[in-house]
Amino acid sequence: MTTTHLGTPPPPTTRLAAQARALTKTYGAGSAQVHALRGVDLDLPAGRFTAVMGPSGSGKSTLMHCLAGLDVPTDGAVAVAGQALHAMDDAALTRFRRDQVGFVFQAFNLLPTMTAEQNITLPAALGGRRPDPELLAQVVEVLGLADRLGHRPGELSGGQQQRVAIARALVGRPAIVFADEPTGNLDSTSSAEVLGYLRRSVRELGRTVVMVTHELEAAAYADDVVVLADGRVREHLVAPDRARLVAALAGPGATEVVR
Ligand SMILES: Nc1ncnc2c1ncn2[C@@H]1O[C@H](COP(=O)(O)OP(=O)(O)OP(=O)(O)O)[C@@H](O)[C@H]1O
Repeated sequence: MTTTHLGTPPPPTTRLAAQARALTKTYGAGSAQVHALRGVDLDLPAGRFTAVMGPSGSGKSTLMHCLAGLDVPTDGAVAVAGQALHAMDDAALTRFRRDQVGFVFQAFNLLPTMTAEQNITLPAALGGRRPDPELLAQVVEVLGLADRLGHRPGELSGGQQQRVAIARALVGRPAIVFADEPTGNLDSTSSAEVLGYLRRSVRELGRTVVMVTHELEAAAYADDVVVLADGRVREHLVAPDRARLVAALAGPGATEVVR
């Protein structure tokens, strides 16, 4: 793995949002065995927007699920916000996901009968808590949802629905937000808008966002890009420019340039 410093250097950070060491995930057994992750070492700094890219089957979703405590690694270690996941039993993992992790999926997963505001505050309500009103107001403002709070999902555009889902993920003040192809269901205008808001969440609210994406245009909104290939980290690019990212995705020895 190489680390490349291009473009604007990031501010120095000592805090890590997530860390993986020799992370291995093998599915199945015998001839049906699949090595989804083959020893991933990764440090994800807090307060940055990181995209995870790589070919289909390279292990992006598996990595995200292991970091989020949704899947259990076969071997190796994961720590999020300084907490070691392998030491947790099921109840502790459930609490960890509730308190430390926010999720944004390709399908917005909003409840159709609830208003935007009720959807945003639902996870807290289910946990018997009220979200911090100041944080709620700040998140709503940063995501441009102030005049949409009383609307139901059916009365919102796709981009607005995804912004509600992002607000829901942020309002619990998670240590890290995982976004799995968050613009996969959106047209290019709404995608640009949602990606811009995700970036604002990092810049203005100081959150940490990790986004799996296939799209170069989406990755361009991120600060850093982790490129996976065949279950390993091929490169962890810090603030790459487009040419560097394209070269990393094409891989060593590639003769064709990805456009
Ligand atoms: N539950 C599972 N059982 C068996 N094999 C699995 C399972 N989940 C993933 N795999 C395999 O592990 C490998 C990595 O899958 P993963 O979904 O992490 O890749 P990906 O990079 O996210 O792919 P894509 O871009 O197509 O979503 C693939 O070969 C996949 O078929």
